[in-house]
Amino acid sequence: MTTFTKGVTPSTEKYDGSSLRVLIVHTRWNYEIVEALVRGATETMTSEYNVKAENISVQSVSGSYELPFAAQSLIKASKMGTQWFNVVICIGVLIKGSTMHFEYIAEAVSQGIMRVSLDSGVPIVFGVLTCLDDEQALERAGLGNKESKHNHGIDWGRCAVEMGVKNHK
Ligand SMILES: O=c1[nH]c(NC[C@H](O)[C@H](O)[C@H](O)CO)c([N+](=O)[O-])c(=O)[nH]1
Repeated sequence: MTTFTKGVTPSTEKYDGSSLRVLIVHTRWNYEIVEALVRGATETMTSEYNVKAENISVQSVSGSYELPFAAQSLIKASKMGTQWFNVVICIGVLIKGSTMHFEYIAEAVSQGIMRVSLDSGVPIVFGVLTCLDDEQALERAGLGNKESKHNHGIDWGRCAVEMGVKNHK
């Protein structure tokens, strides 16, 4: 059986993030999991790519459904000022319940984030976990009990620096 590297292979480029301005918008739903993802992204950007902590703005919203609007309004507000963002990371955790709520939110949020990114010209990293149970969410924030646990926030931080540097005008 052929084996392959599951998940993203980091770029070999040594991106310099020292002049990047990053916005992280995260939810307060499933907060302990979200907090671990935010930490993974932030620590990766500062330690691996020299992004300055003072250049990372962090804002929170109630739930994932609010992420696209918050990203849109914060990008718009920043463009009015001198400091606008090179890249945005939207972070949330959706966990399937016993109704269809999960499906509707997941679809709306992914479409909404893509639309805001293309309309604004600012890359937005899709950092919303869409999990079928608690264990899946914990694992993907590096908090589970399984060996396979991995904090996806790390991948999102790397992706943000790559997209931010490429978008840096
Ligand atoms: O971020 C989440 N929001 C959730 N719902 C709230 C939603 O995102 C909005 O905040 C709410 O509908 C108000 O607009 C979730 N669930 O319902 O399960 C969830 O798992 N994660």
